[in-house]
Amino acid sequence: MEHETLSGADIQRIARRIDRPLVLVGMMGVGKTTVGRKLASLLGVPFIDADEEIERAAHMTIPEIFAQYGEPYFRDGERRVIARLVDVVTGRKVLATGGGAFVDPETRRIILERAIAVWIDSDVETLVERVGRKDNRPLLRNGNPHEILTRLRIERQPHYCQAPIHVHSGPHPHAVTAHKILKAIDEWL
Ligand SMILES: Nc1ncnc2c1ncn2[C@@H]1O[C@H](COP(=O)(O)OP(=O)(O)O)[C@@H](O)[C@H]1O
Ligand SMILES: O=C(O)C1=C[C@@H](OP(=O)(O)O)[C@@H](O)[C@H](O)C1
Ligand SMILES: [Mg+2]
Repeated sequence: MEHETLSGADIQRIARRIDRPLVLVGMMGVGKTTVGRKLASLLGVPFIDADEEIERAAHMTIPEIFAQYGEPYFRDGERRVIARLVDVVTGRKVLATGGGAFVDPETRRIILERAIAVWIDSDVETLVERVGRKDNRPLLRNGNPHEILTRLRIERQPHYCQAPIHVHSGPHPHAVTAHKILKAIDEWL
């Protein structure tokens, strides 16, 4: 069955085999933050959201960082924060990145070297519906979200597809995507 739920014993078995951080990459609104939190709780490991860490380090929200300093400054901070978070010494955890993080060559290199990257993808209609729930994404403020997401998804696809694990997030609850990720990791390991 495609959406079969894993048993607790299966999840524990998979958890024991994971020895590196799991890093979720993919478009904004696809559900990296929501699915990542669920995945971490299933695995019993810490969850970290890179965007939250950037906001904490800067004492500013992401829209404020973009408005005051611009995107290149945000990307510099994002690169530093992710390099610190994807640290082998601190081991098992789930890290949700912001949608642009994996596009940066240095950030991508660090993630591919030290972590297990999981690309979550959806169709653009689903992304538009999900980003519509919050107005905290500066890249969507100056234009039509459908057009912007369509363009970014095409531009970013060649980078995202370098992640070794790909999971499609369709119109099912976020817990289903978390279980799909665990099954994909189990097959890949
Ligand atoms: N199946 C689903 N998987 C993930 N998120 C979903 C799902 N269905 C609805 N959502 C909603 O879509 C939004 C996804 O946003 P978020 O997790 O912040 O994505 P990202 O971190 O990738 O930008 C949240 O408001 C979440 O509640
Ligand atoms: O795609 C992007 O470039 C961005 C995605 C956002 O994170 P989410 O993917 O969690 O929405 C956040 O990092 C910032 O607004 C930029
Ligand atoms: Mg997020």
